[in-house]
Amino acid sequence: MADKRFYHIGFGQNDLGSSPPTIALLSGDPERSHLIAQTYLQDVRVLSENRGLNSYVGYLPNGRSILSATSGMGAPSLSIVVNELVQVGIRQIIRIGTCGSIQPYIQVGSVVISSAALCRQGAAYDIAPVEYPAAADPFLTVALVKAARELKIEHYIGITASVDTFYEGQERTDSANPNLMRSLHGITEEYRRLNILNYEMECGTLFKMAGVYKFAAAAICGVVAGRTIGENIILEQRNIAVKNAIATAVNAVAEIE
Ligand SMILES: O=P(O)(O)O[C@H]1O[C@H](CO)[C@@H](O)[C@H]1O
Ligand SMILES: O=c1cc[nH]c(=O)[nH]1
Repeated sequence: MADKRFYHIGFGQNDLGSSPPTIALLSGDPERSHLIAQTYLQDVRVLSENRGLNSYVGYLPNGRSILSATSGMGAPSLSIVVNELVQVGIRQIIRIGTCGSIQPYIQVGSVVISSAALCRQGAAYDIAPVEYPAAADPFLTVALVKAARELKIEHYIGITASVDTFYEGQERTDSANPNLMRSLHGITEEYRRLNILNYEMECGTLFKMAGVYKFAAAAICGVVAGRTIGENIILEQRNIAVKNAIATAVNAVAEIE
């Protein structure tokens, strides 16, 4: 089993070295996983770049071994990666993502730490009943909040809407689809009134998987779109939002047991 190399992530337990990591920082974007490894980890080794699911292992200055891995976009891809990461021994996962804010007071460039998710995701139906809670691990979440406070990064804590599509599911009309279904018209305003903070596409399924598989999961997303203003990604502030999310997560894992 230990010498098994997993088909999608492209590595196995034996590739993780003599002090294998039990914690993973999981990014949607392979460039982000690379940036984390390059900027924050020492003695980094590339584990795999299979299918763009890039994974790196390295050490924090305090000697803690960390995996920086890639989920790809959306819950189906994330579910495959997370299943295989758990099989190689990962027990704590922090998603470092990007998101669109749906509350007027949450500015682009800040970060959202998800306490739970409204999970409108098809992949999650294969894992648990629809009513199954999608809740973040409280200890990892508090560690993220503490780190954001210490770094003085503008942060918000609350419920995230995790959906399967970037365009239709997030009520974007500036897209190739000329027909946004009636059921989706007004959904963002409804979520806003339900005190949901943001849209993204993975953490609902991640949190349900954590409950079922018995690992700990949390999520922090840099805000790259302000959906009370428009539909577009604000490129000028995207890098700062991502940097803020990464710095918070790395500082949090340095303090986690
Ligand atoms: O930046 P990542 O982590 O990919 O997260 C967000 O960005 C993608 C859409 O642009 C989706 O995966 C969404 O959840
Ligand atoms: O608006 C956004 C921005 C990033 N990711 C999303 O899923 N939505």
